[in-house]
Amino acid sequence: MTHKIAPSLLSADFGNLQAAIEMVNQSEADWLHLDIMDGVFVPNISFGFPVLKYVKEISTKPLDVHLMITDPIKFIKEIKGIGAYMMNVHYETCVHLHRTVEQIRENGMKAGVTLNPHTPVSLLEDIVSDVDMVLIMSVNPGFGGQKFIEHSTEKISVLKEMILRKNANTLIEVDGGINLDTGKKVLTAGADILVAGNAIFSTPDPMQMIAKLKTL
Ligand SMILES: O=C(CO)[C@H](O)[C@H](O)COP(=O)(O)O
Repeated sequence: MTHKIAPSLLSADFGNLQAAIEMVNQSEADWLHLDIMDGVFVPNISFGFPVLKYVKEISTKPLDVHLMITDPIKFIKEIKGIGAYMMNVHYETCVHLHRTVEQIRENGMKAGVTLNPHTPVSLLEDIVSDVDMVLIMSVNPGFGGQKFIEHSTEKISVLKEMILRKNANTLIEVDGGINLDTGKKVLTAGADILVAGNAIFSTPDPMQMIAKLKTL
């Protein structure tokens, strides 16, 4: 399988979201990544359901929604309502992770579990086969434009080994500080999907950067 690219809208010009979404539509990107923050689980607030609804109306790409919020189980219906393809919840926010994953899938979405940089992959032993994707955060969540945490590549290798050992189909997504250099490293370690914000939206030619990331 060739890897997928998911541009993160967090780094786009919020004054012209339509242009950013249309650029992604026309690009070789596979998914559009959307970061929802609550100012509690992470020290920032991004955007909420009215914006997500607008994004869905314009985007032709599957929506990969990353919930950096406490109690994400409360919002499964709303995330389904905006037509999300993938709903990612944080391991650190779910007391009943298995129940949350089941409910996401029962609502017709793919289920992703996200790990903060300090959370070990070994904690996923009893859930990895039941989720569609694991999202490895390679920065502390909350802000775009941060430096890639090098230890993340080791985590990806350990996770890949676990997935293969269990004969599971779980995908590995990586988010935070991804550019042409770090993207190559994480793909070599076993990643399937690269999320990139700054590397795409802060270059003069974002579409060309998506194409370059796609051919890594
Ligand atoms: O989840 C996120 C922040 O919490 C973003 O998706 C991530 O930071 C992408 O931005 P960049 O590629 O600039 O690091």
